[in-house]
Amino acid sequence: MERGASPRSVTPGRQRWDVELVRGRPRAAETLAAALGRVPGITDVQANPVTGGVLVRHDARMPATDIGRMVRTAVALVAAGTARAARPGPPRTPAASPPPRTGRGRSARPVLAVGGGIGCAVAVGVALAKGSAPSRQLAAVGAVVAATALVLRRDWRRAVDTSRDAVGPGAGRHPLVEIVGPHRRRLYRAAALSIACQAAEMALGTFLGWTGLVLIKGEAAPLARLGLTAAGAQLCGLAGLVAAACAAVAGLSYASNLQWRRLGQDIEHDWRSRTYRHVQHLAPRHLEGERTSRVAGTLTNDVGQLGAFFAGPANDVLQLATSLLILVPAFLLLAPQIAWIAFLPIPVIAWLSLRHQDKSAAGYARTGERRARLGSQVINSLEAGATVKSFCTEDFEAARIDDLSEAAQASSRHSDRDTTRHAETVRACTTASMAGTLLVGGRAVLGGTLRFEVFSPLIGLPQMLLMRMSRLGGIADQYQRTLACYDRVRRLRALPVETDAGDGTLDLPDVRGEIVLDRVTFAYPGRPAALEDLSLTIPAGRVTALVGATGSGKTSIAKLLMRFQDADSGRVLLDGRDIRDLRRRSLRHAIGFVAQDPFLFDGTIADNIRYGRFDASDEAVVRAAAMAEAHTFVAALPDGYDTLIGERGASLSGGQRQRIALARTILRDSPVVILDEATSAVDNETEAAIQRALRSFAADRTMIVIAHRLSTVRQADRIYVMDKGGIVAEQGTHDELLARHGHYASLWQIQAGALAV
Ligand SMILES: Nc1ncnc2c1ncn2[C@@H]1O[C@H](COP(=O)(O)OP(=O)(O)OP(=O)(O)O)[C@@H](O)[C@H]1O
Repeated sequence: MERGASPRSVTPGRQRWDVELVRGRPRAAETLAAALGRVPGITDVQANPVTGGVLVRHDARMPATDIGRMVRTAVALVAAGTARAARPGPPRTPAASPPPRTGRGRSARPVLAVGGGIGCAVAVGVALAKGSAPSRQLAAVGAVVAATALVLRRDWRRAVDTSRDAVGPGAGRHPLVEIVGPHRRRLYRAAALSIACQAAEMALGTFLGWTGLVLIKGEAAPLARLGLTAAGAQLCGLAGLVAAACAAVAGLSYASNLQWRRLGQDIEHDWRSRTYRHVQHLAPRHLEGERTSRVAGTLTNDVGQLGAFFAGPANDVLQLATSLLILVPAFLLLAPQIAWIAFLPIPVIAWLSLRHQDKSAAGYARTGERRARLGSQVINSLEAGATVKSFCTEDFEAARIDDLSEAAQASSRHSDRDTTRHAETVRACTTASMAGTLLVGGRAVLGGTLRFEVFSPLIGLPQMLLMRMSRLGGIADQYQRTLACYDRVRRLRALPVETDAGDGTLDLPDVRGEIVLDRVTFAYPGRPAALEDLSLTIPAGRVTALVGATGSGKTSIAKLLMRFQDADSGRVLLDGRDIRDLRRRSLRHAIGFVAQDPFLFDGTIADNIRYGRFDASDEAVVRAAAMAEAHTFVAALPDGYDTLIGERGASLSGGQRQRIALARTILRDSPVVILDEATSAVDNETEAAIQRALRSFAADRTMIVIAHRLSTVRQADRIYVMDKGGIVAEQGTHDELLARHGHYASLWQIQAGALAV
C-alpha cells in the first residue's frame, strides 16, 4: 500500500481504490473527489468516507497507469492539506477553509472551551484549597459534572458536524434525532415510563436499605419520623412499601420495555420502507455501480441496527441518566463528603468511551465493508451454482469465501479486542469507585462525620448506578455501530432519484408511436460512445428491426427510449415530442419492453403474467399466454397457471421464461413494444408460431424487434443493420438488404447455412 492508497480493481474506464485517508473523513473524501473530478478525462469520482473506497470513472482511452499516478498525487496533496489544516499555523486559504458557521465562528469554540475549562479548573482549585467543607464538596462534584458535560458536549457536536459534512436528508442534525424522526411521541412515552421505573427502583433500593437499618439498629429514623416507632411496625410498613415498589418496578419495566421495543420496530419499519421506496425510484445508472447485495444489506442489517439501538441501548442510557439525576442531588444532600468519589468514574468512563468510539469508527467501517463483500460473494457463488459445478470450481469458490471470511474475521478480531479491552477498563473503573466509596464513606462513618443510617441505604444505590455504568462500554459500541449503519443508509438515500424536467403526459389511445432518434450521441460513464451521432426513424404502426454486431448499441437504443439512460447530445422524439419533456411514468406506460434477460418473480405463472396489470381477468391472462405460445406448456403443468416458478423462474426452461415475459408485455397492451432478443431461447418452430401470433398483435402498434437471429426479423417493415460504435450500416426490408449483397446479406447467408455448403 502506497501512502494509504491501493488499487482494488482496474478495468478499462474504471478504477476502484482503497484510500485510507478518506476513511472516516467526509471532508477529505469530498476534497479528493473534487480534486480528481477536475482532471481532464476523469468523468466521475465517488469517494466513500465510510469504506474508504474511491471509484474513478475516466475516458477509457486514458492509460490506467496515468490515472493511477493522478490518484496517488491527489491523495498525497489532500493528505498534505489535511496535515496542514490539523497543525496550528497560518490560516488556510479561503478556498480550502470550511464554510463559516452561523453565530460564533467554529475556530473560536475550542479557544472558548479551553478558556472556560481553565476558568472552571481555577475556580474549583480555589474552592478545594480555601473553601469550607461544603463548598469543597460542592466544587468537587461540580467539577465531575462539568467534566462529564464537556466530554458529552464535544461528542454531540462532533456527531452534528459530521452530519453537516455529509450529504443527503437530515444533514446537519444529530443522527439520533434524525433516526427517531416522526416517532418522537413514542420516544417521550418510553422515556417517561423508563424514568418512572428507575425512580421506583431507587425507592425499592432505599426501602431495602431501611430494612437493613431496622435489623441492625432496631429502627429506621425516616420511618420513626412518620410515626412508626416500633421495630415490628417498621418492618411491616417496609414489607408493604417493598411489595408496592416491586409491583411498580415490574409494571413500569414491562410497559417501558414494550414501548422501547415498539419504538425500535417502528423506526426500523419506517426507515426500511422509506429507503426501499427511495431505492425503487433511483435512476438506473446510479444503481448500476452498486452491488445488489450491498444495497440489500443496507436495507436489512443497517436499518435493523437503527431500530435495535432504540430498542436496547437507548433505554440503558436513559436509565443511567435518570439514576444520575436522582442520585447526585441525593448524595449532595445526604452524604456530600462521598459524592465526588462515587461519581468520579463518570467523566472518566465517558471520556474513555468516546475515545474508544474515535478509535473504533474506522474499524467498524472496515468490518462493515468486508462483511458486505463477503455477503455479496456468497450470494454470487450460490446463484452461479450450475456454472460452478460445470467448471468443477467448488474448491475455488470455497477458498474465495474462506479468504473473504478470514479478512472480515481479522478486522472484527481487531475491533473485538479494542471493544473488550474498553469494556474491561470501564468495569475496573466502576469497581475501583465502588471500593473507594466504601472506604471513604466507611472512614467518614468511623470518624463521626457521616451517620451510619444515612450511609447504609445510600451505599447500595451508587452500586446500582455503577453496575449500569459498566454497560457504558457496550452502549458506546452500539452507538458507534449505529452511526456507521446510519451513514450507509444516508448515503443510499442521498443517491438521486429520477426526476422529470418536463411534465408532459401521453394519452395512450392517441399515441401513434413514431420514434425518431435525431443525431443522438450516448456513452456510458467512462466508456467510449455506444451511439455516435445516430439518426434513425421508426415509423408508427410498423415493425422495425435492429440487427447487427454484438455491442453495436441496439439495447442502448431501447434504454434511451425507456429513459433508463439519457442521450448526451441529440434528441429522442416520440410522435414529434422530445421524450425529456414527458413524465417518465407516462412514457414508460406507453412502451412495453421485454428485456434480453427478463426477470420473473417468485410466485405463480399467473402472477407473473399479470405483473403490471394486476386487475387483468383470467381470460385476458390466458389470451396473452396463447399469443406468446405459452398456453400449451402452462396448461400441461399439474397446477397450470397456479404453478409456483421459484426465484427468477428457476423451475422453467429459458424458452418458457421468455414466453411468460412476452405474455406479460402482450397483456400490458402498450402502443409501442420493444422486444430485445425476446425469443432468442425458443426453438425455430415455436418462434415461427409466436411470429404468426404477434402479427395480429402488432397490427396497430409500433414494434421494435432487436434480434441476432435474422429469421426473427425477416418480416419486419424496416430493418436497421447496426455496426460497432452505434452507427447504421444498412437499412431496408429483408429483400432490399439481400439485394444489396452487403453485411446483412452475408449474415443471412451464414445463418441460412449457405456458406457452409
Ligand atoms: N451498463 C453499462 N455500462 C457500461 N457500458 C455498457 C453498459 N451496457 C452496455 N455497455 C456497453 O455499450 C456498448 C453497447 O452495448 P449494447 O448492450 O447496447 O449492445 P447490443 O448491440 O445490444 O449488444 P448485444 O447484441 O450483445 O446485446 C457495448 O460496448 C457495451 O459494452
